Amino acid sequence: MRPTDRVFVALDMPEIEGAKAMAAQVAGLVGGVKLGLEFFMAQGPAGIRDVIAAGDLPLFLDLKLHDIPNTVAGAVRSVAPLAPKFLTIHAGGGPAMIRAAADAAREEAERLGVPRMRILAVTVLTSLSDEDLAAVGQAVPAADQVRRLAQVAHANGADGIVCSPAEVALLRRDLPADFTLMVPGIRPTWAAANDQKRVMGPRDAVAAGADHLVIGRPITADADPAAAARRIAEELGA
Ligand SMILES: O=C(O)c1cc(=O)[nH]c(=O)n1[C@@H]1O[C@H](COP(=O)(O)O)[C@@H](O)[C@H]1O
Repeated sequence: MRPTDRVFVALDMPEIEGAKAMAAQVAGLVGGVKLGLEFFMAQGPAGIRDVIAAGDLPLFLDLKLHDIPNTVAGAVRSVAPLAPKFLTIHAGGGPAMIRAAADAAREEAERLGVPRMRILAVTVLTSLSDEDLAAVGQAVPAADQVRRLAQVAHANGADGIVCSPAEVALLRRDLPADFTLMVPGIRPTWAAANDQKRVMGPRDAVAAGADHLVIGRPITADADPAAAARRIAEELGA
């Protein structure tokens, strides 16, 4: 994989023109775009199609689905025509929900004749600390909870997980090489942490075993997003 292919830029914004302009600025410097809840709630599937058609970059659709298995399977079928490369669900939805998402992704891709989306299970959000976990009744270190959820995700047909860079090295030892580790919470030394708590620089995250890096504000909030994306690509060895 080329260093630039590792990076998915998070287009966390509500407007189509803004998302398209940002995608155009970083094209060639990143491997794909991530469109998530902020954009999807405002623009829906039609907006997603619009951005993708304009930029021709692989799509990571980050909807973090979390519901009963039947409902999640239906949601997966509903977004299958968008043919995202990756789609997120929450690992905390449990074994049957993860299995339902993976089965729906496979079956619907076959039915529609489109490439199968890869299901990524979000483990413990990178904005949560051990204290935050304790506050919601999960009084175990974040790394232990991530490891547990990663095993559940793998055992039930997910193609990979989303985790913080802090857990990557540990997980890489347990999981097969083709199980995708998608890693947000990436902060170059020159960028602000914002609301992220379990963070690491891009080069260190890849060295630890991350397959892909999700990077939003260090690129999109920079006065010169293309320069920021180029700087990150260079840090990754491009
Ligand atoms: O699923 C995700 O992508 C995700 C999971 C997670 O645990 N933490 C996390 O930050 N993300 C997403 O990754 C992106 C990070 O953006 P920045 O903090 O601006 O780099 C956001 O779009 C988040 O929604």
